[in-house]
This record gives sequence, C-alpha cells and structure tokens, in this order.
Amino acid sequence: MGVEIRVEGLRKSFGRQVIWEDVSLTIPAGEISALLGPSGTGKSVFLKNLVGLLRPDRGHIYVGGGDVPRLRESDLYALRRQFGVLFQDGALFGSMNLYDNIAFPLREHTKKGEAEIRRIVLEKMEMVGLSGSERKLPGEISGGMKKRAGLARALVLDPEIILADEPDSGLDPVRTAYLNQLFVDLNTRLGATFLIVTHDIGTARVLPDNLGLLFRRGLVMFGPREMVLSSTHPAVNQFFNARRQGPIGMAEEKDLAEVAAESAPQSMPAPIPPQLMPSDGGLRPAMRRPGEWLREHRVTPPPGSFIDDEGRNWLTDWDALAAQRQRR
Ligand SMILES: Nc1ncnc2c1ncn2[C@@H]1O[C@H](COP(=O)(O)OP(=O)(O)OP(=O)(O)O)[C@@H](O)[C@H]1O
Repeated sequence: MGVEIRVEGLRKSFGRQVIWEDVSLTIPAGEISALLGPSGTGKSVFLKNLVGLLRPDRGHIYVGGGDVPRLRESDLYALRRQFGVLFQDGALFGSMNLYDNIAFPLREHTKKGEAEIRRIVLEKMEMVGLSGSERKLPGEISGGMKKRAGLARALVLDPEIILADEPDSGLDPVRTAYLNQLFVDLNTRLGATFLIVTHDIGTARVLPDNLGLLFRRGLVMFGPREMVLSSTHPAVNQFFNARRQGPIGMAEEKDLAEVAAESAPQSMPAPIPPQLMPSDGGLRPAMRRPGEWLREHRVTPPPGSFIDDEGRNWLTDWDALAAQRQRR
C-alpha cells in the first residue's frame, strides 16, 4: 500500500551550477504530494534523482530500505520496478500503437504471456478512460489522451510509487480537472504514493495531501496542504497565491532592494479550497479531516476556507458529509 520516500541532505550540482544545497523531506506512503517551484529550480532533476537516473553530490534517498544513490546497478533495476514514471510528454513511442506502448514495460521487464499482458493492458486502459483506443498511434490522439496513455503505461507494473512530471502541462482547464480526478481515483484504488510536479496552482490547491516548494537552491517548505496554503512565508504565500509581490521574480529571485521597494503590502493567503474527493462517492483512505492540521497547530484558516460549490462548510458539516459518503 504505497512506499515512503525519505530524502536527507540532498545536494545536486551540474559543474558550477548548484541546483539545490540541502533538501530533506519525507514523502508519506500512500498519500498524494505535489512539488512546485519556479522554472529551473530542479523539480525534474529531483524526480530523476529519486529513480536513480541522476546521482546527487551528497545525501540519501531511502526507498523501501535501500539508499538509492548507493545502490548497485542491478539493485537499481529492481528498485525502478517499484516506480511508475509519467514523463512530461507521455514519452510514447511514435511508431507503436497505444496497446503496444502500454504493453512495452510488461514485455521488457516480465515473462508474462500475451494473454496475461492483454488482460493487464486492457485493465489499465480502462482505468484511465482509454478503452477502445488500443490501435491508435500517438500522433493520432490529443495531448490529454497522450498523458493518460503515459499514465496507463506507468501503471502496468503495479508500482508502489507514481511520479508524474508536469502531467497537466499543455492541457486545457477541463482536461486538467479530469486528470486531477483520475489521480484522486487511482490513489483511492491503488493506495500508491504519488508525487506530482506541476506548475498549476489550481491543481496544487485542491489535489494533494502535501505540498512542497523549491526556490533559492533549496526546499522552502514541504508539508500538509493546509500548512502550506495558510503560510505567510513570503515565497510560499507569493507562489501559492500566484502574486507578483514577494521574493520570486521573473529571473527566479528578486534582489532585496526590489522587494523592499514594493508598494503593495503582503496579502493574506487566499481561502483554502476543499480537497478533491473520489468520483465513486466514497472517501479516500489517505485524506485527513478538513481543518485537522490547522486546529492542531492553532492556525486560523483564511476567511472563506473549506466552502464547496454547494455552499457547504467542510469544517462544520464534515461529519454529516463523511457519513453520507461512507454509507454508499
Ligand atoms: N543533465 C543535465 N546536465 C546539466 N544541467 C542540467 C541537466 N539536467 C538539468 N539541468 C539543469 O538543471 C536546472 C534544473 O532543471 P529542471 O529541468 O529540473 O528544472 P525544473 O524545475 O523542472 O524546470 P521547469 O519548471 O522549467 O520544467 C536547469 O538549469 C537545467 O538546465
């Protein structure tokens, strides 16, 4: 039911370019986490370190007992089978139809027969809503379908951990909403650990259990969604509320004089929206009670938080809402 990833003191550079100095965080098992940050802060590099495609200068990445940077090539191969990775463009082979693309990891990494492969491929295609598109070539389908095909391929080896690098890039808002719902439903069904890199603030605000921000060669914050979205930390507040005022500038970092000269005072965090729920009407095992982190830490939510589209307040109406969903 999902595997925890524990990162300690990670540093990565390319020549004289330091990407980050000292990244430490624990990505909880079975939960959905999202990692954000301005362009070039090393989000993709971070994912590649997790699966051992890049090696850090120093630090540890503990996954299921092993320390990824210190694994031998053969152990790394076994470790990678625990991961399902969705690359930015879906990384599909253009000359293969969707069926063969999705079957590829099974043919490469297992000794399963074609009947078994067929069962798995059709099951995963059904999960991501691609039934009937088996014979289509990647060039014949939309961007959203490519992402879903890439996701189906990432799922065929039943991974404990799913990494997705900007799965929503280039998608329209409606397709992004469908993809986010798919992540919620897959997490409910599979219980795998999800780490999603995204630039989409809308996604970051409603999808994950945990949020992180990379900036200034480090991890500024990582923790429960409620902690990050209620934070008044200047960079966190600026980024997750998509504001111009704050330390993040066009070329990554503003200088101090520029920040001091800003006329607008720092604003309050925006209301925290309710989290996405599974579409089958049930509850997600990893989901925490709304407002739990805020209450535990005596933080007052920004006004208007946790009100859903139907006008219900999840802080006051949660027991009734949860009971209703549990009865289904
Ligand atoms: N293999 C590599 N060799 C040298 N430099 C690299 C390599 N991979 C990444 N970089 C550099 O590391 C920095 C971070 O890159 P990365 O792609 O991780 O950023 P990112 O945060 O994912 O950006 P974006 O949001 O724009 O996708 C960039 O400056 C990039 O040029």
